[in-house]
Amino acid sequence: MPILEVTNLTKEFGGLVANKDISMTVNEGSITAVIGPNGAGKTTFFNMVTGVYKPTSGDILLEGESIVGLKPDVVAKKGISRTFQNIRLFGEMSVIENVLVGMHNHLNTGLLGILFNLPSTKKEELDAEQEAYRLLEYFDLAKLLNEKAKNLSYGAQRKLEIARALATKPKLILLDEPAAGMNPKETAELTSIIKKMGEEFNVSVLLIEHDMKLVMEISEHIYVLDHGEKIAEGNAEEIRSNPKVIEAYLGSAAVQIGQKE
Ligand SMILES: Nc1ncnc2c1ncn2[C@@H]1O[C@H](COP(=O)(O)OP(=O)(O)OP(=O)(O)O)[C@@H](O)[C@H]1O
Repeated sequence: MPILEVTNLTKEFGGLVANKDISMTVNEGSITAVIGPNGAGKTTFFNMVTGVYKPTSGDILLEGESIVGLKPDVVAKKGISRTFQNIRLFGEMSVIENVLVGMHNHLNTGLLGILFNLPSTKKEELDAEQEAYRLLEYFDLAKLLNEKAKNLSYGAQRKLEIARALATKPKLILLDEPAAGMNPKETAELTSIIKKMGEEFNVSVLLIEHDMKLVMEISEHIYVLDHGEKIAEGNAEEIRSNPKVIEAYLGSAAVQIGQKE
């Protein structure tokens, strides 16, 4: 069953067509990738799915229900969470606080509960802390839980961003270039983290990534965008050998294919 179904999605900025007639499906429990050269329209696509941009036309269904026109916070509450190309952590807050902030989305505690320190608030806080700890353990960040986020290595910050996005208990998580700036060892670790994430946290994954080794290793289905249009889709083998994709993207020097190791 599809968790996400997008049909004929178009986004125009003045005269520029950033996405043209894009249709794609993300199956429940799957890892799906969106690849393509810089400026192809990948982030614009994510921004539409998360409610940041309203599509010019087309539909976006989450579990069969249209989410077009909903504000980003409503989309998040419905179960789509994301990370960004540029890291957006609270640098002065600790690692675990960053995750707890992510959880705030689905905690029931109101302001009164916090002000009067009600027992139900305490219980909820404790549960949240335990859950946050479990997330940090999964990402191998538990030993850094009291460290300020800004003091973490770049690779660890990227992992913390994903942990925070998972803290909202999403049905679908969108990762925008999760391996950007990581060294090969960090990328390899991240690859296996994402691969197992679906089962561990009951989440479907849609990712944008330029590291083709990562993409080909873990994606069940891959969509290729170029100049705002979908030029191909298929599994890793089909995409790797597609002449259109090689010409538009895979043949270019900008693509990382894992030769750094
Ligand atoms: N808010 C905006 N206003 C005007 N043009 C925009 C806006 N957002 C994106 N664009 C344009 O839409 C096109 C697609 O950009 P987008 O950022 O979606 O590409 P991308 O595939 O994510 O690229 P990259 O891999 O570099 O992140 C670009 O030409 C970009 O300049």
